[in-house]
Amino acid sequence: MNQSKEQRILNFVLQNAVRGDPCSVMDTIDKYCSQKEWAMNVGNEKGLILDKTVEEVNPSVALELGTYCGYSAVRIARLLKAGARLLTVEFNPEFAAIAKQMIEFAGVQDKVKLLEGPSEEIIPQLKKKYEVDTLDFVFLDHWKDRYAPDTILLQECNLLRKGSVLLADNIIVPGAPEFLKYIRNNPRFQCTNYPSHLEYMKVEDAMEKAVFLG
Ligand SMILES: CCNc1ncnc2c1ncn2[C@@H]1O[C@H](/C=C/CNC(=O)c2cc(-c3ccc(F)cc3)cc(O)c2O)[C@@H](O)[C@H]1O
Ligand SMILES: [Mg+2]
Repeated sequence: MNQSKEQRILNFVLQNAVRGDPCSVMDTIDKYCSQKEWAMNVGNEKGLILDKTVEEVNPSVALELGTYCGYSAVRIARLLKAGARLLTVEFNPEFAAIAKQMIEFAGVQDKVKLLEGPSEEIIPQLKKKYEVDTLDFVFLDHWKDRYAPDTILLQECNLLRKGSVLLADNIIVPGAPEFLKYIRNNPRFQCTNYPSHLEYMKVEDAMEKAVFLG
């Protein structure tokens, strides 16, 4: 049975990146996806916005919605302080298996917990089953029509506190219009837009940061 694109990306990393070196894993994925096969990793340009936001927040507990191949999980985890952790949610078993191997190869597995299942089921379990009090940082990069409902669900589950930071990918392409409408008209969020480009392309894209005001 021929391989999936995601399997080809993982194999390229296993054969070309340096084990235990997160930057080498990120660079190798970026090399493959810019030169051989495009894939929906956040990439290096928007990745720098992600880095700066994670460094600014310096989260103890971070959540990612939409692990895919694990590129942004590696990117976020490499910046976490000792004892901090990233919970990343992925409901496609094939992608979850690939991401798990990617995270382990990068050597960040002690900081990352990959939760396999749909976000709408996992989010209500975070407090009791995964011992989360509140989330310091949330990276939204899953189905774009789920950004708004999941942001509402995070609030309903009391997972946000004053100062919690949400960062959403793909505000322009593919776009998340319902999320933008929701978050920018909501007095409980302070929003900032970060213009950038679609990963590996000259197409415009943007990220949106939303700070929960409590
Ligand atoms: C059902 C909602 N809950 C979910 N719970 C857990 N995991 C979920 C969920 N949704 C989606 N996922 C997973 O997240 C990932 C989905 C990401 C969706 N992302 C995109 O569609 C996307 C698409 C593009 C893009 C841009 C331009 C194009 F021409 C074509 C594609 C660029 C991006 O950066 C993207 O993030 C997959 O791994 C999927 O299995
Ligand atoms: Mg994306």
